[in-house]
Amino acid sequence: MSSKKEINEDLVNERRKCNFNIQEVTHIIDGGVENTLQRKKIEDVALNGGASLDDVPEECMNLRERYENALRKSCVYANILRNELLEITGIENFGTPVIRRTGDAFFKDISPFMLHLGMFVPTIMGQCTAEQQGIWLPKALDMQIIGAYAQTELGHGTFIRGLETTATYDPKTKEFILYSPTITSYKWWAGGLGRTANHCIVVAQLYTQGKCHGVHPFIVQIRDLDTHMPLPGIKVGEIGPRMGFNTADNGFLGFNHFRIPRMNMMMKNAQVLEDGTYVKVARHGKLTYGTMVFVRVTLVNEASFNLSKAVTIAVRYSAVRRQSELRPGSAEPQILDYPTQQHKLFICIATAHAFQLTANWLWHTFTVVQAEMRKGNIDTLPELHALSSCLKAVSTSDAAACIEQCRFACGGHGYMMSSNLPYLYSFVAATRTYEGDYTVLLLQTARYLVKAWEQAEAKKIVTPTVAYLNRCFDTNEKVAWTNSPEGIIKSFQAIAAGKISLCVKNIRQRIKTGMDYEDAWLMTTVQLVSAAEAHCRSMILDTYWNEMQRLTKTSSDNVKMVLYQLTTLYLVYWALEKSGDLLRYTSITEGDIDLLQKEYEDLLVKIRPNAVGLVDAFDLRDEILRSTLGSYDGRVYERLMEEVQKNPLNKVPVDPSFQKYLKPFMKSKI
Ligand SMILES: CCCCC/C=C\C/C=C\C/C=C\CCCCC(=O)SCCNC(=O)CCNC(=O)[C@H](O)C(C)(C)COP(=O)(O)OP(=O)(O)OC[C@H]1O[C@@H](n2cnc3c(N)ncnc32)[C@H](O)[C@@H]1OP(=O)(O)O
Ligand SMILES: Cc1cc2nc3c(=O)[nH]c(=O)nc-3n(C[C@H](O)[C@H](O)[C@H](O)COP(=O)(O)OP(=O)(O)OC[C@H]3O[C@@H](n4cnc5c(N)ncnc54)[C@H](O)[C@@H]3O)c2cc1C
Repeated sequence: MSSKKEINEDLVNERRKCNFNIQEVTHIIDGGVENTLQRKKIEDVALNGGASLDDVPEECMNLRERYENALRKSCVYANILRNELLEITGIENFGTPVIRRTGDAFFKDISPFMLHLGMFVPTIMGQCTAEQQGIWLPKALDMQIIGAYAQTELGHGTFIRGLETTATYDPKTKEFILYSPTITSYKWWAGGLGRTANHCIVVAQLYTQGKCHGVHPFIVQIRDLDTHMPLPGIKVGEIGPRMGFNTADNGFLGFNHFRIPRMNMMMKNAQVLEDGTYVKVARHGKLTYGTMVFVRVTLVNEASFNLSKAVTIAVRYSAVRRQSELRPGSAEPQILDYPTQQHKLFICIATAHAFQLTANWLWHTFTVVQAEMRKGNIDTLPELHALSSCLKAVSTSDAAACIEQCRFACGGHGYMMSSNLPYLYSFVAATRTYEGDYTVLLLQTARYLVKAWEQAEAKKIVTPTVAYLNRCFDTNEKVAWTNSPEGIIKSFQAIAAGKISLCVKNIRQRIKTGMDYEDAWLMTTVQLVSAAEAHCRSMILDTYWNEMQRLTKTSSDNVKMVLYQLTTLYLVYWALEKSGDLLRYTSITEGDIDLLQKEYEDLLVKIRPNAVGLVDAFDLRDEILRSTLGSYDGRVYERLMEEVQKNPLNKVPVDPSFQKYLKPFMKSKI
C-alpha cells in the first residue's frame, strides 16, 4: 500500500508515457488560455471558500437529513456565488457553465437552488418586460426570493398546450385568479418547489374577456417570506423519492382560486391590459417557450461535462486496477490494456470532446439568434429550435449511455455510490427526459427536416444546417464512399437525406391510400425519429471534425496528432455503428467495413499510451469529481476503505437490531 501522499505507481507511469502537452489540450477544451485561467480562478474562489465535503456521505443520510444538508450547503454556496463569483464573471454571465460546475464540489446529488438559478432567473430575464425585470431580477439574483419553474402537471408534461391550470383575469380587481380544476392539473415535478421556493413561475391557460389565449407564464408568490407557510389557497409539497434529484425537493402545487396582481403575468411577449384586452406583442407564437430553448442549449454542455467526469473516473481506475492474466503465470495487466476496455472508454473521451465543441458552437448560434430577435428578426428561431431539440436529445441520451458504460468499465466498484458513477448516471438519465423527452424533441426536428426537404425539392435554398439537402436532393444513386473524415461526414449527410426522403415518400404514399396527413405522419414517426437522429449525428460529426481542425491549427504536433486520432476514432466508431445505413445509402462495401474495423482497432492501440493524459486534460479537481475511484492520485483502495469508516452502520460493532430482531428470530423454534 502506498502512503497517503503518494500517487499510485501505475498512474505515475501512465503520466510518464503521455507524449503530448496536457495543458494545451485543456486550453482547447476550455475554449482558450484566458478561459482556463478564468475557470481556475472561479474554482479557487468557490472551493477555497468552504466546499463542504460531508462527514457522512450524502447517500448514508435519510431523506430529511439529505434535504437539510443540501439546503445548508446551498446557502454556503449561494453566499460565495452572490458575494464573490458574480464579481468575477459579471452579473450577465451568472449562468456560465463554469460557475455551475463548481456546485458539484458541494452537492453529490443536486442543490435545491438549481432551478432558481437554472430556470427561474433565466425566465425572468427572457419573459419579463424591462419594468418587470427591474422589480423581480434584483431580488432573485440576490436570493431575497427563491423561485421554481412550475410548468409540468400530473397529467401533462410534453403537451404544453394541454396544461389545465387556469389564470382568469378579473378586471374589477385587476388580478388573475389561479385555479387547479382537476387532480391532473396539479403542478408536478418542479425542482425546489416542494420545500424551498417561496415564489415560482407558473405556466397556465390564460382566460380574459371569456376567451382562452393559451399558455402563458406568471410569477407567483406561494409562501410567506417570513414564516415560509404556504399562502391561503396554495397546496404545496414534495413529490417523493425518485431515481436521482433526491435533494432537489421536486414538488407539487395546486391553486384554489388564488389571486395575483395583473402585473405578475410575464408580459414581454403578450399582455393583458387593465380592462382585460389581450395584446400579443411577440411576432412568434412560441417565444413563451424561450426558457426551454435556453436550457436545452445548456444541456449539451452538461452532457459533455458529466461524461468527462465519468470517463476520468473510469480511465484512472482502469489504469490502477489489475485483473486476470494474459498468459499463464504472467503478471496481472492493468485492465486498461484490454482492447475491449479501451473500446468502452476511448469513445467516451471522444464523445465528451465532440459534445463540448458542439455545445460551444450551439451556444454561439443561440447568442446570434438572440441578438437577431432583439432586432425583431425571428427568421432564425425555427432552425435554432430544430437544432437545440435534436442536439439536446442525442447528447443527453448518448452521455447517459456512455456514463453507464463507464460504470460497466469499473466492475463492482463502479456500482458503489462513492464511485460517483451512479449519481452521474441518474442525473444525466433525467436529462434525456426533462426539458423535452428524447422522442418528442427528435420529432420536433423531424418537422423541420420534412419542411426543409420540401423546400429543397422546390429548388429553394434551405438554411445552413440542412444545406446538404440541396446537394443530396437529386441523387438517386448511392453516394460514393470514401474513407476519410470528410468522406464519413458526407456519407452521414447522405444517410440523413436518404432517411428524410424516405419519410416524405412514405407520408405521401400513405396519404395516397386515403390517410389524412396527421395519420400518415403518425404512422411514419418511427422513421422520422431515425431521420432526425441521423441528421443530428451528421451535424455532430461535422462540427466536431471542423472545430477540432480549426482549434488545433496552431497546436504542437503531438497535440494535433492525439486529437486527430481521437476525432478519427469518433468518426470511424459511428461509421461502424451505422454500417447498415452506410450499406443502404452509400457505395461502401463489406471490404470497406473490414478496413474501418481494422482502422478502429489500430486507433485504440495508438490512443492507449495517452489515455490518462487525455482525461487529466479535462482538468477536473478531485473536489468536483468526488469519486473514490477517480481521484488524481489513484488511491482507489485506500479511499474505498476510508469511505467505509464514514458509514454510520459501522459506528458500532453490533447493530441494535441484532437484539431486537435477529437474535429472537434465530432462537425461535419452527
Ligand atoms: C449557476 C447557473 C446554473 C445553470 C444551470 C445549467 C444547466 C442546467 C439548468 C437547469 C436544468 C436543471 C434542471 C432542469 C429540470 C427540468 C425542468 C423542466 O423539465 S421544465 C419543463 C420542460 N418541458 C418541456 O420541455 C416540454 C416539452 N414540450 C414542448 O416543448 C412542446 O410542447 C412541444 C413538444 C414542442 C409541442 O408544442 P406545441 O404543441 O405547442 O407545438 P407544435 O404544435 O408541436 O408545434 C407548433 C410549431 O411551433 C414550433 N415550436 C415548438 N416549440 C418551439 C420552441 N421552443 N421554439 C420555437 N418554435 C417552437 C414547432 O416546431 C412547430 O413549428 P411548425 O412546424 O413550423 O408549425
Ligand atoms: C428529474 C426531473 C426534473 C424535472 N423538473 C421539472 C421542473 O423543474 N419543472 C417542470 O415544469 N417540469 C419538470 N420536469 C418534468 C419534465 O419536463 C417532463 O417529465 C418531461 O417534459 C416529459 O414529459 P412527461 O413526463 O409528460 O412525459 P410523457 O409525455 O408522458 O412521455 C411518456 C412517453 O410518451 C411518449 N410521448 C409523449 N408524447 C408523444 C408524442 N407526441 N409522440 C410520440 N411519443 C410521445 C414519450 O416519448 C415517452 O416515451 C422534471 C422531470 C424530471 C424527471
